[in-house]
Amino acid sequence: MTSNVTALGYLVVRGPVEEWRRFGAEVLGIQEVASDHPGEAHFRTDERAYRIVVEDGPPSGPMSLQALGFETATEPQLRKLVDSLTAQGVEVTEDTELARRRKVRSLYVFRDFDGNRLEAYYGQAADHSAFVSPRGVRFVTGDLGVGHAFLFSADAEKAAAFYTDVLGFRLSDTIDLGIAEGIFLHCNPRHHSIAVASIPGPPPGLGHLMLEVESLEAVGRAFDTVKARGDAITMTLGEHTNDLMTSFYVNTPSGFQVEYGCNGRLIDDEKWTVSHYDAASIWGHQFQDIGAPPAPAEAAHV
Ligand SMILES: Cc1ccc(O)c(O)c1CC[C@@H]1C(=O)CC[C@]2(C)C(=O)CC[C@@H]12
Ligand SMILES: [Fe+2]
Repeated sequence: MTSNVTALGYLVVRGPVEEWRRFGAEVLGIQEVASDHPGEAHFRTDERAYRIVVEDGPPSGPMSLQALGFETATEPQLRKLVDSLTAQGVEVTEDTELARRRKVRSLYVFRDFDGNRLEAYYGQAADHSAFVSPRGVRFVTGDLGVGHAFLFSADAEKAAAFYTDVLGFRLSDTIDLGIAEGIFLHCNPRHHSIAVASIPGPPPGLGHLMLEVESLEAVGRAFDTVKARGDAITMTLGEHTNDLMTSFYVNTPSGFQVEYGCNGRLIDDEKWTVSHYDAASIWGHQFQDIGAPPAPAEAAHV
């Protein structure tokens, strides 16, 4: 089965923009660019006009997620996706005003099983000016998209079924995480663009965003910066069993985490077989309890 969605193209989150400016530049090495909208910070990780949008507001943990942007290849592909969503009973709305604001040619809004707001689009603006990382790092993006999103779900099986049956994602593998089962899904060679798990405690929403950089050196330097700044590390350096990514997890000003990693493996659908793993990591990734994320009361999860 071919997927109509080709990549997780962008994320829109809510958080304190001033803190994000420093965090983005100093820790992540993402480049802030001018935004046409006051109270909205735009960050680049490659040639695209933006990959991460931060809407100014209080941190609200997993509820900080405002939208996941899913890319389709062409206008006909986008139409095909919208037709199949409609045929499957998903309510889809075109938003031409938002398309302008998101700098895409055409955009449709719908929701996943947990109510996360999804935006399917084609034709995101690319910027002719060079991407310049304030940390001098290079991100692994291109056809693989911005990275991956790990979603907390009220029912991981049903959440995963939405992404596979409705959006055409393929199962990469599953992991027994002890507290829950993690389900990992791909829509391009990146091992997973979406992962879901029914972790007891947090409300549905964004657990973490993974950003992949080109070298272990870049991961190590970011780790040192996090230590020096005193940001909360939620998982120490380690290597995952399934995607072989070497990474650490740092808390963001929004209360969800960024997984900052390198060396992720790629999937060739012709040769891939699904595995079930008995642990999250080969080594490291020691969990650090930083307490519950901020209460969702203030969240703008509409
Ligand atoms: C297991 C795993 C494989 C690949 C990944 O990219 C990935 O983020 C994970 C999840 C890591 C992590 C975990 O295993 C324990 C439960 C955790 C801490 C969460 O609650 C979110 C991330 C989860
Ligand atoms: Fe991850």
